[in-house]
Amino acid sequence: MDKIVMKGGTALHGEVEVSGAKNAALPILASALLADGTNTFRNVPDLADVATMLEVLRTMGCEAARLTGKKADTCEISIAGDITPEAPYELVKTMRASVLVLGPLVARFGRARVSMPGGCAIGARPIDQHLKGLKALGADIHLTEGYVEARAKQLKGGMVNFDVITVTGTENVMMAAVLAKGRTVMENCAREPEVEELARVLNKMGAKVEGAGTSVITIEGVESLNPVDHAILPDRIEAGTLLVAAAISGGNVLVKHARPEHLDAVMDKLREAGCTLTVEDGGIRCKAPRTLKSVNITTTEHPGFPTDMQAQLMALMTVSHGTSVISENIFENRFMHVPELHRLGADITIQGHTAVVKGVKALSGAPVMATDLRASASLILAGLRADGHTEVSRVYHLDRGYERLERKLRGLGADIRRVKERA
Ligand SMILES: CC(=O)N[C@H]1[C@@H](OP(=O)(O)OP(=O)(O)OC[C@H]2O[C@@H](n3ccc(=O)[nH]c3=O)[C@H](O)[C@@H]2O)O[C@H](CO)[C@@H](O)[C@@H]1O
Ligand SMILES: C=C(OP(=O)(O)O)C(=O)O
Repeated sequence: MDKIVMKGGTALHGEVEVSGAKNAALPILASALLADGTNTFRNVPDLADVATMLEVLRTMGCEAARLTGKKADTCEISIAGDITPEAPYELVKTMRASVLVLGPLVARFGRARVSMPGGCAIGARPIDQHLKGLKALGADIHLTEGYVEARAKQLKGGMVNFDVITVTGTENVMMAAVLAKGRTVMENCAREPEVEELARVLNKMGAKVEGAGTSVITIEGVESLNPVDHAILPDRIEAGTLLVAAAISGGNVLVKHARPEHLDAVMDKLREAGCTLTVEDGGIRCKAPRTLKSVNITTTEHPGFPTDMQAQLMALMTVSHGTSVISENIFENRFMHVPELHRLGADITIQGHTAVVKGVKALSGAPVMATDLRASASLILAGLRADGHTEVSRVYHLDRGYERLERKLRGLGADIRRVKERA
């Protein structure tokens, strides 16, 4: 097992590039099941979760591989022969997003058997809304032995009104509806840029999806789809994490490929905290102030402040002047980083789904443990600022969603490296 070993105190300077978005790549790779022929996806981040999705597709009988050399950012996926429309527990348990194959499988092959994902460190994470949507399109759904079994000879367009706004739920039902007979209207949809990006890919394949990026998506089903060549959009959460790295270290960094239109809520909070943010050619620059100010944060669905940036902003608030109130409204257990931030000297009190962070003068390096993906980013950010050495273990969480983060930070001057931990 690897760990990250770092020494805080260096202000980061320079330029860094954002990779492709994990949360766009995962549904888009699953969408390859909808078309025959070879799908080519570029700017696909090299992440453990992407490797898992490729493995899920291979297990079902697809050819799915990352190219090498200069094309190492490219994945090619094609359906080679018969498909076994099943996603096994062994893979789904390592990555919840594997459930994204459910919609495409039932739409294209008339049946799917996918392990129920269950919860994870950040919360319960049910998929009832995915199933409600598929049922509205005529799928027969059964839960047996920990698996969802879905069947439909031919899905039919229908009316889906989500009770809860769900990102992967919207994506799953959208991928089913593109091959359903007739018109589907989905209401109360997630408006995240990754949903819009998936719709862009589906439309390139020949689907008729309108309204993605708003809360109502309308889909006219088509008989078949064609393979595509598509470059995945940049990762707004990685971009946000790098902007916070500049801010917390007292630095000045240009985050290249960061898209301001996807980062409004995060940029607003960083400005409120005193950072100077400028949109430059092809990216966003963050210049830290002399003294950071505390700001309050409430996570909500896009375009609100993203839950996937809550842990990182909390790290920033631990060293900001004043008191910050952070409310987590999406996941019930997304404060796992708090006890670890305490180990670095942070002053944080949790009251239900709210954390009250009192800024301290200094953090002090310590061994800490990553508990989930964004928690690990938060600990690394705190480690950039902490006096002395910080060691972050269980970085397999980090590797799910960040492409070589320690290398990117080292390129900006951070004293950080990855070492092999003895088993
Ligand atoms: C691979 C991917 O894109 N993951 C993102 C996606 O996760 P994911 O799509 O799993 O998260 P959801 O948007 O579905 O969850 C939002 C809320 O809805 C609830 N819910 C969800 C589905 C359902 O059927 N029933 C239900 O009650 C959840 O418990 C949660 O409280 O969106 C989250 C919220 O922006 C992000 O943190 C994740 O990074
Ligand atoms: C929670 C996340 O991912 P997932 O939905 O795959 O667990 C995340 O990207 O922060």
